[in-house]
Amino acid sequence: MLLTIDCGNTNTVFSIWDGERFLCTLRTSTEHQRTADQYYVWLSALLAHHRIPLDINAVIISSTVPRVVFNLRVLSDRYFNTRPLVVGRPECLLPRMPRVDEGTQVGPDRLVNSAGAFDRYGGNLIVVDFGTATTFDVVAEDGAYVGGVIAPGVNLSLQALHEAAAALPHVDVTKPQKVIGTNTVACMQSGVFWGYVGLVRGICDRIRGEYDKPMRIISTGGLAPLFQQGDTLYDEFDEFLTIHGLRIIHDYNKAQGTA
Ligand SMILES: Nc1ncnc2c1ncn2[C@@H]1O[C@H](COP(=O)(O)OP(=O)(O)O)[C@@H](O)[C@H]1O
Ligand SMILES: CC(C)(COP(=O)(O)O)[C@@H](O)C(=O)NCCC(=O)O
Ligand SMILES: [K+]
Repeated sequence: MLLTIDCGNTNTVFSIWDGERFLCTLRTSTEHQRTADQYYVWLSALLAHHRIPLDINAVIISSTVPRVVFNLRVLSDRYFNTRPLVVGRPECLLPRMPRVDEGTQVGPDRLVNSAGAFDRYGGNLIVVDFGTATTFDVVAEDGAYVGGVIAPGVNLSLQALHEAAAALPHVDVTKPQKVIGTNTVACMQSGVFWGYVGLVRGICDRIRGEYDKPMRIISTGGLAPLFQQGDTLYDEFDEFLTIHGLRIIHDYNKAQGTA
């Protein structure tokens, strides 16, 4: 079975692919201090709970946090006796190479999202991923990542307001009843919710204006459906886009003899 690991700046998602489907998806916070042994204890307990055998013979990792890769490599070597594929490393091939400025280290999550989205939806896409940062990835007709946009994430924006202004509390994002807030929390929620609806719509419109063909918009990330309630922002929401992309890249490397 294949273990896919998608490590973001906030959370790390482990999924198990049995050759036909993903059997489970497990989430833990991203902490670079966590050791291979700690990962293994956590993973084996949860797999036992889900009655999934631990016979992993392949591992693929995408990490936006370079420091965590070391311990995930040790996990893979020590407990599964396999060398992991690490997206973004030269030995991990991509179905399409990104076309960006020389020397740019594209976030591996964006390369993975592009590969997953191209496989599912074809080319000429905007992929919007609501993570720690909100990223917009442009996927060309041939499936290559050709650039995009990085915006501050939703929770990061709320946290920044709280940290920078003494009188502003910590609040969670939600769709407010009205635009005009009549208390502090409602005002903050309105600013972030409607501000974000405008941000997503505005950026997608401008990308479409710069791109020479019609594009579809695919969204992913737990917060994506919330913003669709404010306006029709995307054509599809795909919760499993990143793990699908990891599997596609793994299969590609297997076919090429590099995995
Ligand atoms: N379904 C959800 N509802 C509310 N908040 C969510 C949901 N999913 C993720 N988040 C929050 O969104 C932020 C980004 O999470 P995540 O997508 O895991 O980021 P990353 O991939 O960068 O680690 C985090 O603060 C997380 O707690
Ligand atoms: C933009 C990101 C921080 C998003 O990461 P995430 O929100 O998934 O943790 C990540 O893709 C990254 O570190 N990118 C490197 C720069 C780039 O993609 O051009
Ligand atoms: K992510």
